[in-house]
Amino acid sequence: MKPAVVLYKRLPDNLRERLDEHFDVTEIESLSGENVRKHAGILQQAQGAIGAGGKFDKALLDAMPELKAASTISAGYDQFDVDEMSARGIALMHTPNALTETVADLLMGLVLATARRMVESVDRTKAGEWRASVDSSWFGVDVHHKTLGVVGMGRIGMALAQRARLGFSMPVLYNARHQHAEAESRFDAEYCDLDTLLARSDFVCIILPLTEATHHLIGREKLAKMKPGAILINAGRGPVVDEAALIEALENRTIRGAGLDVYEQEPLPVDSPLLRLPNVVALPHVGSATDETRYEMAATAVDNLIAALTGRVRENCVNPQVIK
Ligand SMILES: NC(=O)C1=CN([C@@H]2O[C@H](COP(=O)(O)OP(=O)(O)OC[C@H]3O[C@@H](n4cnc5c(N)ncnc54)[C@H](OP(=O)(O)O)[C@@H]3O)[C@@H](O)[C@H]2O)C=CC1
Ligand SMILES: O=CC(=O)O
Repeated sequence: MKPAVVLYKRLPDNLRERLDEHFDVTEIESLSGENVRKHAGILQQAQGAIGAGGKFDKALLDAMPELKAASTISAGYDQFDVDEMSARGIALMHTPNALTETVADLLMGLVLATARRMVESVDRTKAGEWRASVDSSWFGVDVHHKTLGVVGMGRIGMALAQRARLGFSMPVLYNARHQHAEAESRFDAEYCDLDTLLARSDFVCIILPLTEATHHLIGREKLAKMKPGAILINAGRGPVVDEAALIEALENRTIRGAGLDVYEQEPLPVDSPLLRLPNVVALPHVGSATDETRYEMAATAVDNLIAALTGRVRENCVNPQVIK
């Protein structure tokens, strides 16, 4: 008998077929509370789970007593209680390498769009405001040769540093838990404590995971350390930045602007002040959202689940200690 697997996100047909070859798959729409109650019998039997967006807390794990592996179609895994999963011997698989370059492209895009006020300019052009050659009310600021501070020099941070240093001749500062010799030798990146990075950067790009240590890492006090006229970019996780403090800094113009892909609450409520601030470029969490990368992530997640449930894990496991 094939292992029972719950699929909670629609897959391209060929990947669904690959999953079906190995498992007895039941697809459900999502892991919302309502769906968890509705599909209790299916979850009770499932040995594997694959999808994106579910919150794997103790309550859900209790509802899935046979679970041996979960495969998330994402790099981040803050929605999983990893300690609890490890204690129960459940492997957690993720898709970090599939999206690195694509997310770095988007980060660089947010730097450019925010500095050059692209969204505002498009809006004004569409509103018929371009009636003569533009005056200084349309001007942005340069990106090339400005200082970029990367907070989180992991896979994506490195790919961003490459773009900034080699493509835009930007001096790169960085902060992480450890120093990264490769970033220093390839991109002349300079390790700084966070306060120094904030004080010296023209662009502060946050690409951190959400953990207890990073929650609200950037609050009122840290925002006050940024250069006047600097721009904050966040594509890591929303709660790394205290959003109320960010809104205050943007309204008071103590920083020039923000480029955001992630928020404390997602989807971002339509009445969020962030959506009415002209100096904010607000994207709907699309860091990895290209045809190629979303396919690659889904394919990787399918392979990850097959590897985890057949005992052949070689990579992409968050808690490899549970693999026997
Ligand atoms: N917007 C989007 O669509 C996407 C967002 N993401 C988010 O980006 C995050 C990063 O991805 P990725 O680069 O692949 O992850 P990595 O694990 O490769 O890198 C994480 C980096 O964060 C650093 N870090 C972790 N905790 C701290 C801390 N407390 N203080 C300072 N630095 C810290 C690490 O430091 P060190 O190197 O010293 O260990 C590392 O440099 C993901 O966890 C996810 O949340 C990912 C993909 C898409
Ligand atoms: O935010 C997206 C991810 O893959 O993590």
